[in-house]
Amino acid sequence: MKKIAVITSGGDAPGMNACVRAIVITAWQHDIQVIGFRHGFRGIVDDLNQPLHPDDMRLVSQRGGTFLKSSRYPEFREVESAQRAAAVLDKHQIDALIVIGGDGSFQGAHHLAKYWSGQVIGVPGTIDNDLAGTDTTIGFATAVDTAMEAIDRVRETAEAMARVFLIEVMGRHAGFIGLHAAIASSAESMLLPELEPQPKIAEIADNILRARASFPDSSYVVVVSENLWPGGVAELAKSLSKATGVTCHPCPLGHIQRGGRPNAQDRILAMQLGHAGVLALLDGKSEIMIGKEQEHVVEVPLALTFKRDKPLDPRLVDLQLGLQGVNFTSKKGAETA
Ligand SMILES: Nc1ncnc2c1ncn2[C@@H]1O[C@H](COP(=O)(O)OP(=O)(O)OP(=O)(O)O)[C@@H](O)[C@H]1O
Ligand SMILES: O=P(O)(O)OC[C@H]1O[C@](O)(CO)[C@@H](O)[C@@H]1O
Repeated sequence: MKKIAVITSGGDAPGMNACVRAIVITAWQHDIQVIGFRHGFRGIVDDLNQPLHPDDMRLVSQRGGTFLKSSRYPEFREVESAQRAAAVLDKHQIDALIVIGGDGSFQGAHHLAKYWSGQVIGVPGTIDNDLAGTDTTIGFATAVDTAMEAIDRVRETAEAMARVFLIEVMGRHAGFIGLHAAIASSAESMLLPELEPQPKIAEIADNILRARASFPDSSYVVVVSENLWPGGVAELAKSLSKATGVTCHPCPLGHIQRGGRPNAQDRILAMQLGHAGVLALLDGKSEIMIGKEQEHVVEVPLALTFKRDKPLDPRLVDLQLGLQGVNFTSKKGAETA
C-alpha cells in the first residue's frame, strides 16, 4: 500500500479533524502517502484533491467542523458519479479510501465499492449517533455537551420567569441526542421518535398542568427531537399553549449543536478509530466500519451499519422516564398539590 485517500462526508461533526490527523500520522509512519478530497464524495468526483502531510496536522484536532470540508451530494447515488469517482481515485493511484461520515456516507462508500477495486473503510462521524455496530460516533458526545449547555442557559431564564420551554434538538430521525440531553439537563419531559406509544397532545398538556399545579413557581422543560412533530416545536408550542392555557415557548437549538471544539471524549475516539482504520487497511480489510463497542475497537461489515436500526439504550430511557416522573410525586409536590 502506497497511497490512501480520506474524505469527510455528510454533516460535519466535532472530532472529524482529529480523526484525519490520526489517519495521516499513522499512514506516514507506515510510509503511506495521504490525499484528502475536499467536500466529501463531490470532491472525489470533481477531483478537489489536497495532499495531507503530518506537519499540517499539528493544530487541527482542537477545531470543530472539518478542514477538509464536507457536502450533501445526492448525485453520488448515480452509477456515473461512482464510476467517475473510481476513475479519479485510479488516476491518483489510490489504494484505499477512508470515509468519515454517517449512514448516508457509508451507503455512498458501499456504492463506490461496486465500481472501484480499492479498499474502502468507514469511520463513524456524525452527531446523530444513528449507526448500528458502534456504541457511539465521533461528534455525538460534543453535540450532547453543547445541547446540555444550551438547555442549562434556557433553564435559567425559564426558572426565573416560571416558564414552559419546548427545546428542539437534532438527531435527524433518531433520539440519541434528545435522550442524552434530556437526562443531562434534568428535563421534565422528553419527546423522542423511538418512544412508543407517542404521547398525544392531551397527555403532554396534562403533564404540564400537573407540574404547574405542583410547582407553580418553577420552569418546565421538554426536550423534543427534530422531525418528530409536524411543524417542529413552533407548532407544538401553539397546540400546547392552546391545550393548557399556559404559554409554551419554542426553542430550536439548530446548528449550534454541530459546531464547537470537540470535547476530549470525541478527540480520543476520533484518533483511536482513525488510527485503527489505517491498521485495518494494512491488514487488507475492506467494506468495514471501524467502531467502538463496550470500550473495544470493533470491525463491522459496512452494510450492517446502515441496514440495521440502532435502538436507544433502554436503561437510559427508563432512567429518564423514572426521574422525570418524580416531579409529580415528590414531597414538595405532594404538599402543594
Ligand atoms: N444511497 C446512497 N448511495 C450513494 N451515495 C449516497 C447514498 N446516500 C448518501 N450518499 C452520499 O453520502 C453523502 C452523505 O450522506 P448524508 O448527507 O445522508 O450524510 P450522513 O453521512 O448520513 O451524515 P450525517 O448523519 O451527519 O448527516 C451524500 O451527500 C451522498 O453524497
Ligand atoms: O445541515 P443540514 O444539511 O441542514 O442537515 C441537518 C441534519 O444534519 C444533522 O445535523 C447531522 O446528520 C442532523 O442532526 C440534522 O437533521
